[in-house]
Amino acid sequence: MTQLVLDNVSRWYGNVVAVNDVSMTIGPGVTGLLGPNGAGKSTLIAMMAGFLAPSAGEVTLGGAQVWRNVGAYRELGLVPEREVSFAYLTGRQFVQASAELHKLGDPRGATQHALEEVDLVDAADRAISTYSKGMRQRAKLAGALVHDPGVLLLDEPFNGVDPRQRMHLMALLTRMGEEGRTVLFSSHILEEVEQIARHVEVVVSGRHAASGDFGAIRRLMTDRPTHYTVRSSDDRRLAAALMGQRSVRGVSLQSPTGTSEVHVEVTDMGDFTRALPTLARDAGITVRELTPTDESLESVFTYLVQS
Ligand SMILES: Nc1ncnc2c1ncn2[C@@H]1O[C@H](COP(=O)(O)OP(=O)(O)OP(=O)(O)O)[C@@H](O)[C@H]1O
Repeated sequence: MTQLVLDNVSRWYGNVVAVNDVSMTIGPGVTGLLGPNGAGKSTLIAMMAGFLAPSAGEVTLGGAQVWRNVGAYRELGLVPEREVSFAYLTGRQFVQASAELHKLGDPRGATQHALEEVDLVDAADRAISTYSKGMRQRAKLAGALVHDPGVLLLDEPFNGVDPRQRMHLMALLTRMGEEGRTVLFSSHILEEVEQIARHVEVVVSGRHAASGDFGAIRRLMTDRPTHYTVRSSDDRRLAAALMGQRSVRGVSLQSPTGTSEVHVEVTDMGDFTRALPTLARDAGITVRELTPTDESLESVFTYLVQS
């Protein structure tokens, strides 16, 4: 009942194709839906949650179509990206409204339980307008969890959340996954996904670009030409030594701000980052800084869709 299946799903808005023929299966545990802004993540999540009808294809949960299926809504919890619009309510009132909409037998008890789950009991009787971003996310999560759904969908849950709250939220999602729920969250940040997702689905420009465990996705993203900037105690000698490396395609000495640095183009990131410390040590050079210069997710995605 907790397996979401997307079967050749597309969604267009007028002549904008937001999601283009996507098929994927999301099962128990934590899945990261990774993609740059505008990739179609929110549209996909809205279709998975039964809030939006696919223009073509279908989304099923446990074999039953999600769209306009009240039974499926009882199994699904959605944490949307937008803020809760009734910020004058207290956290408790907001969560209880959700419990009542679900017509739960004991809405007060379920509300208390959900607030405990997200660790928001202490602030539960304050207006949401006084909450931090992380607390608002937890209030939304409690609202989505109150009916104890088997599937939890979260749209960019870590956006704007401070590091401590982010860790808290990550631990919470990990626990939900370990409890056997199907947890899917979207993100455009690789490191976020890496930390908690057991499985990753990548979407780019509305298309399904890759799927697999994080190692596989990471390899797909790292086995590509990459550029680094290196600063060291002897850049000229380091540049000469780097030229002898198998994984190095090009080296240039630059001095953009008066201080020198080496720009390196490598064909295999893993090989290069393993080789560099040994090479520098053998040459008696101290590496002071190593910075990837095209690590932005946009460049990774561009590479993925081209390949
Ligand atoms: N209601 C709408 N009407 C018209 N176009 C839309 C609508 N909703 C989304 N789009 C377009 O569909 C594409 C996918 O948008 P979507 O919000 O699903 O992407 P996303 O990956 O969630 O992006 P972001 O991270 O920026 O929210 C974009 O080109 C967007 O402009």
